Amino acid sequence: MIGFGQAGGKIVDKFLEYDRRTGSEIVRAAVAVNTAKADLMGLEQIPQEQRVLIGQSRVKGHGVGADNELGAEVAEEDIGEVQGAIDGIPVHEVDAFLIVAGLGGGTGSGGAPVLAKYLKRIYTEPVYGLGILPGSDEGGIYTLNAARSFQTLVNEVDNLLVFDNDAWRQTGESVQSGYDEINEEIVKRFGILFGAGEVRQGQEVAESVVDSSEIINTLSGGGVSTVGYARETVERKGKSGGLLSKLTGSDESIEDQLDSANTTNRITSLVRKAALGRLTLPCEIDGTERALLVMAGPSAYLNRKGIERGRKWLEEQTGSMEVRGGDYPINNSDFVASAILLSGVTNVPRIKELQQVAIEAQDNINEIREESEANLQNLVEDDEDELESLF
Ligand SMILES: Nc1nc2c(ncn2[C@@H]2O[C@H](COP(=O)(O)OP(=O)(O)OP(=O)(O)O)[C@@H](O)[C@H]2O)c(=O)[nH]1
Repeated sequence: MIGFGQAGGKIVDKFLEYDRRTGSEIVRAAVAVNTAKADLMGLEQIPQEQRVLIGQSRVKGHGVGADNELGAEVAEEDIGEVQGAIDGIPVHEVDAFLIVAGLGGGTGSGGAPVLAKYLKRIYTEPVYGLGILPGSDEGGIYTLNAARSFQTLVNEVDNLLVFDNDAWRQTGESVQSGYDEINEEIVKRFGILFGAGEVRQGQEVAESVVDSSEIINTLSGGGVSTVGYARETVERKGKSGGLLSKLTGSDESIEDQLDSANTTNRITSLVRKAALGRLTLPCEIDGTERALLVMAGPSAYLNRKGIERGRKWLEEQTGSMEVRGGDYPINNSDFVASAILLSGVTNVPRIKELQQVAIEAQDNINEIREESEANLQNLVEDDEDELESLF
C-alpha cells in the first residue's frame, strides 16, 4: 500500500492500525510519499524508513499547495526515491499494489497517476488505485484537480476504487474529526474486502472462502469500482451450544433448521442493505460489469444457501453475469457483515456533476487570470504612458 499525499498517508496509516487490531494481515508493506515534511511526521504506524519526502529542491518540504501539475512533475523527477522505498519490500510476496490518494489536492492528485504508470511498467503485479473525491464544499480548484486526476488515474491503474468524501460528509463536525470518522469507514469497508483474500494461520478454511484471485478477477477489466457494506450484531455461539444440541436430540434439530432459515434470511437482507445503501461512490448499480460478495462473520452465521441467494439477487440487480461470492470466517467477531465490490460501474451521476463543476471552475480561473493581467497593467501603467520603467 502506498499512501500518496496527506490523505493517502493517513489512510494507509489507518489500514496498518486496523491490521494490528484485527490481525487481518492485509498490508504486506506500507509506504508514504509526500512533498510536505510535516504530513510525513504526523504518521504513526508507517515505519520511518518507508516515509519518502519528494520535491525537496522545488518546494523545500512545504507541500505543493494544491497544484497538481506541480505534484505530477515532482513525482516524475523523484520517482527514484519512491523506488528506493519499494526496493525494501519483497514484491514477489504481494498480490497487488494499492495507491491511495486524495484527488482534490496537489501531491497525491498529481503524483498517484505518475506512480501508477511507473509501477505498471516495472512490475507484473496489478496496480490498483483508491481515489478520494473531495467534498463539494471544498471549492472549485479541488473539484478541478479531482476531475483531472480521476481521468488520468483511471487510465493508469488496473482498477480505480473510489470513495466520495461528499457522500460521507457529516454536518456540524470539525473537518478533522469528520475525516477521522470517514477514514474509519474507508478502512472498515476495504479492510473486510481485502482481508477476505488472506488466509491466516490457524484459521479454518471454509469451502467457499474468498480467495485473493477472486478479488483480482473482479477488478480485472479495469474501470471504476465502488463498495457497499452492511452489518448486524449477532450473539456469539459458544461451542458448548453445538455439543448440547447433539445431546438433546430432535427438538434441537428443529431449532437448528430454524436457525439455518434465519441465517439465510439475515444474509440476503444484509446483501440488499449493502447494495442499496450508501456506496463508497454512490451510483446506479444496474449495468455493473462484475461484482464480488463477501460475507464476513463467525462461520456459524454464514451459510452457502444465503450467499448463493445473495449472489443471485445481485446478478438480477446489476444485470451482470460475473458475480462472485464467498465467505470470510472471522470466528471471534460479534457481527455478520456483507461487503460488496461493484466493479466496472458506468452510471455515476456524481462523476458527471464533478466534471461539470470542474469545467466551470476551469473557465472561471482562465477568465479571472486574463482579466487580472489586464487589471494589473491598468494599475501599474500611467494613463498617458508618460512614465518609463527603469529597465
Ligand atoms: N477521506 C479523507 N479525505 C481527506 C483527508 N485529508 C484530506 N482529504 C481529502 O483529500 C484532498 C487532498 O488533500 P491532501 O491529501 O491533504 O493533499 P495532498 O495530496 O497532500 O497535496 P498538497 O497538500 O496540495 O500538497 C482534500 O481535498 C480532501 O478532499 C482525510 O484524512 N481523509
